[in-house]
Amino acid sequence: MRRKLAAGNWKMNGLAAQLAEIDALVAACPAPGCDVLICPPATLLAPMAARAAGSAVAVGGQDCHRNASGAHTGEVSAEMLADAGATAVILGHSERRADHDESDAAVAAKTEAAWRAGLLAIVCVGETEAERDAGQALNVVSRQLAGSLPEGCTAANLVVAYEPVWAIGTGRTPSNDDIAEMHVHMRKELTARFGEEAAGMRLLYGGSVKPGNAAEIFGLSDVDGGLVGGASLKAADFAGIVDAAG
Ligand SMILES: O=C(CO)COP(=O)(O)O
Repeated sequence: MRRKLAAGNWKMNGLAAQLAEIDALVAACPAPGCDVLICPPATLLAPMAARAAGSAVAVGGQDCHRNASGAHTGEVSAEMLADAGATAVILGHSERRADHDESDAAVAAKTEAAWRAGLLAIVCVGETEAERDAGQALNVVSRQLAGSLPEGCTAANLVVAYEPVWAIGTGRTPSNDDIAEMHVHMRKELTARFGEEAAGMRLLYGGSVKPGNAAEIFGLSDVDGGLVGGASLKAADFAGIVDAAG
């Protein structure tokens, strides 16, 4: 039985004042029925981890460099994330693939870096609207999985997040049938490559998840929780999503 995961991605949002939301989330989720993770901007990682210490809320990064240290101005390594209290890191988000030209190979290298630092890697995949309209959604995701996942993926070190690019921040979501079809497809692809281990891997859906649609989406075949953007910024909203996953 896979334990569901409710993961929040704050993206480039959050100043110190918003740490109060973590106190509220910790208070609202004393014994959640799923794993709970918030990925704040790097500047808030250490103070957020300190506030969440001893609670059911874990914290994670939103990206990491492939190297552990060195002359890479402006970058943050997986080791630094772990040192700041992170236990997980989001990798290959479509915003990074688009804004920073991250290739599948770059995401695979970052995944190995995350493991080197002992972090859970949450690897994102998902098609654009043009690709879905062209009937290519399953193929695109297959290609991204093949290129972005290194050898050695296990249920303990990998989570895959399916985030259709056109559903992110738009209020639009695929149909339930389309979400289930993609998740079943991903499980099949992962099983072909990683064998029995794939049965335990968590597959998240992301893109306009809200308290009002979370329970329905999390109930679909092979959906093991969500990766949530906008609705993770307010503890009251995210607590509703945690409840839906639990
Ligand atoms: O990109 C996302 C999470 O990584 C989804 O964002 P929204 O939940 O704001 O659509």
